[in-house]
Amino acid sequence: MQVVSEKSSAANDWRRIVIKVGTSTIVDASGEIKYPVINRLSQTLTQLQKSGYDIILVTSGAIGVALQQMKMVKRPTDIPAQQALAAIGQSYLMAIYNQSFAFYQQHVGQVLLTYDVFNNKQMLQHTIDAIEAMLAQHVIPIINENDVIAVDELDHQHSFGDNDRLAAIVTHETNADGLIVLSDIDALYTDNPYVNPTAKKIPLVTQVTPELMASASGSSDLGTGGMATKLYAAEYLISKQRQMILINGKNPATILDVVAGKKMGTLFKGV
Ligand SMILES: Nc1ncnc2c1ncn2[C@@H]1O[C@H](COP(=O)(O)OP(=O)(O)O)[C@@H](O)[C@H]1O
Ligand SMILES: N[C@@H](CCC(=O)OP(=O)(O)O)C(=O)O
Repeated sequence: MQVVSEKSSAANDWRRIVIKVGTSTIVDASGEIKYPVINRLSQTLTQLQKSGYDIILVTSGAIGVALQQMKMVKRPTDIPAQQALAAIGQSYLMAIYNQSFAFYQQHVGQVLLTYDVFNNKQMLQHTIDAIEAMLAQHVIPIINENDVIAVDELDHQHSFGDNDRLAAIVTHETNADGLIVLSDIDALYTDNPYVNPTAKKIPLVTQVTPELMASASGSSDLGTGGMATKLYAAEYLISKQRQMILINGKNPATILDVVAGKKMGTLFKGV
C-alpha cells in the first residue's frame, strides 16, 4: 500500500473544480432530506464561483429524495421502479438546488449524462461546449447521470449508476484541476471504520493498489457506490495526472478550507 502522510499538498492552486456530492450528503439515514446542508453547499459553491473559480457540481440524490417524496423506506430492486424514482427525484432535486442557489443569486443549469456520451466524440464535444458556455456566464452546471435511460451500461441487478466514476470523467474531460468528493465519512481509512473500529485514516494516497481496493467494502444505507467506486475514480484521475480529495460532506463550508490549502480528508495524487 502506498501511503505517505507528510507530502500532502493541497488544492490551493486549483481554479476549475468539480465537486461530487453523494446521496449520504443529501439525505440522512432516516431518509430525511438535509436542506440545511444543501443550503450551505449552495452558499459555499456560490462564494467560490463569485471569487473567480469555475465550479461544476456532480450530484447524486435523485433516488434518495424520491424515496422520501413517495414515502418509501427502501430502495426497490426492480429497475423500472428505480428509473421512475430517478425521474421523480431528479426534478425535485433540481427544484431544491434551484431554490437554494437562487437565494444567493446564483444561476445553475442541469446536465444529465450517460456514459455513451464519453465514447462519442461529437456528443462529448457538445457536452463540453455547453458546460464551457455555462461557466463563461458564471453559471454552475449541476450534473447527474441520466438514470432513466442509462439502462444499457449498468448492472441493474445490484446497483444503479455510479456518480464517483462520472465525476472523475467529467473532471478530466472538462480539464478541471481536481475533484472534491463529499461523503458521509471524513477520509479513506485502512478498513471500513464502521465495521473495524481500529481502522486508521489515510491522509495521502499516491497509488491505488489492490491492497487498498480490498480495504474498501460496503456503503452507507442509501449510497450506492461505497468506497470502492471512489477508489476507482481516484485511480482514473491519478492515471490522468489529476487529483482528488475526499472529505466529509456534513459541513460543505469545509470546501473553502480545502481550496485554501488546508490538509484534510484524503488526497489522491500521483507522484
Ligand atoms: N476503507 C474505507 N474507508 C472509509 N469508508 C469506507 C471504507 N470501506 C467502506 N467504506 C464505506 O463507504 C461509505 C461511503 O460510501 P457511500 O455510502 O457510497 O457514500 P456516498 O453516498 O457519499 O457516495 C462509508 O460510509 C463507509 O461505510
Ligand atoms: N444517480 C443516482 C446516484 C448514483 C450514485 O452514485 O450514488 P452515490 O453512491 O450516493 O454517489 C441518483 O441520483 O440517485
